[in-house]
Amino acid sequence: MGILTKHIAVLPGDGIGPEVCNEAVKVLKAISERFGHQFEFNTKLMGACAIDATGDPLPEDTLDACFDADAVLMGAIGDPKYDNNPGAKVRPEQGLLRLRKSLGLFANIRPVTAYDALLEHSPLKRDRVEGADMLIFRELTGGIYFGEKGRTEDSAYDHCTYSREEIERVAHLAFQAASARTGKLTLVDKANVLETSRLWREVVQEVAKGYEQVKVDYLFVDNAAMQLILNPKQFDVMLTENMFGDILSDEASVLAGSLGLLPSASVGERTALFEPIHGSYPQAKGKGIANPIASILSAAMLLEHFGLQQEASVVKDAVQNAIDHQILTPELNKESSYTTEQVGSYIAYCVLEGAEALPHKSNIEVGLSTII
Ligand SMILES: NC(=O)C1=CN([C@@H]2O[C@H](COP(=O)(O)OP(=O)(O)OC[C@H]3O[C@@H](n4cnc5c(N)ncnc54)[C@H](O)[C@@H]3O)[C@@H](O)[C@H]2O)C=CC1
Ligand SMILES: CC(C)CC(=O)C(=O)O
Ligand SMILES: [Mg+2]
Repeated sequence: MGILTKHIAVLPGDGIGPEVCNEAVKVLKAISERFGHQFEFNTKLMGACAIDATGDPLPEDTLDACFDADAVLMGAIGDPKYDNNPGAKVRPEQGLLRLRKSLGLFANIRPVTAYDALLEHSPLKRDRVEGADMLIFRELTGGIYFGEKGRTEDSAYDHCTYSREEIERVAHLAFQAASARTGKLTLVDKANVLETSRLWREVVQEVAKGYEQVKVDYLFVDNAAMQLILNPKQFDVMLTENMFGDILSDEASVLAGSLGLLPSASVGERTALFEPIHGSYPQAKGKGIANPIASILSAAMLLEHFGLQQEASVVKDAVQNAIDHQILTPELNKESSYTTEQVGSYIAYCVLEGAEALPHKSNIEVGLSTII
């Protein structure tokens, strides 16, 4: 792959979103410095900050910038002033859902890796978790989050609907991923109760006929939630609908060590979007304690999307180096922790110099204070 010029729309959002997004941009700048690519960043408002500025959580100007970009890098959105006000007519989350729908981002891919160096502090038993590595395919533009909603004084409803086509398109992507991995796919649903889940099973059984090399398992979501903690190594590719995938992936982050470690890629019909799976963690805003790794690994997924496999590997190696040397935010290392900015700088320095440059203490200190 030669030198590339790419336009990236950046939506930092609310809470810790801008802090973690900043570190991901820092790492992308280190990649462009080392490999010569031109990344042009176009930063726009989305979420509560956009409501404050314009009244709209997804202003037209932001959506246009996303349509025009080669990729979108997002932080996180959400603010307690809306979470604690059930009657609010406009909400930050509406902006995110509208963005996903407008870009046709029907597949959200969330890789989960148990990091060996973090298992010492894990609340889970080492022998259960060691080596766990899975890919969650969450359907992202259908289901209960997008169905008709309604409210009377004393009742409320959220409709869950899925079409055959919505299931088929995400299922094909999940089966392709399973074919390229260990050849195992688990469909998670609630087909004993939900009509939508029965349609999911029917469609997935049909799609499976085209992928004879893939072994398919079916699990009810309540059981899957338990199996994820009890026996996570049984999973390779997990395919599921929108809300189940949202919930199970937060749960799966315990296998990795923190919600601040899990990245995601959302792909579909138009520009792809890359964001950590976590939210705006408002309690941490401005404290420098948010883990930027989920955001940085989302940037690595963005590089893969551009076909820059080597560059993505350099970022992942740099993250691995930070984890191995315990250059971590406080939720992962209470005794001796680093700030969001230091972790990002260290990883950016590893990207620039090569991960192997850093094991010596003096280099670590230079890395922690590198500003790109
Ligand atoms: N994609 C998005 O922008 C999302 C937005 N949200 C919004 O975020 C706001 C807060 O929601 P919560 O339920 O509190 O979820 P959250 O994901 O923001 O935080 C939950 C907990 O996870 C941990 N955590 C999250 N990110 C972390 C990081 N980078 N480093 C270290 N620890 C981290 C913290 O312990 C935190 O209390 C809400 O307004 C919600 O709607 C929630 C999820 C996704
Ligand atoms: C607004 C929510 C649907 C966001 C969320 O929790 C997620 O995408 O993980
Ligand atoms: Mg979520």
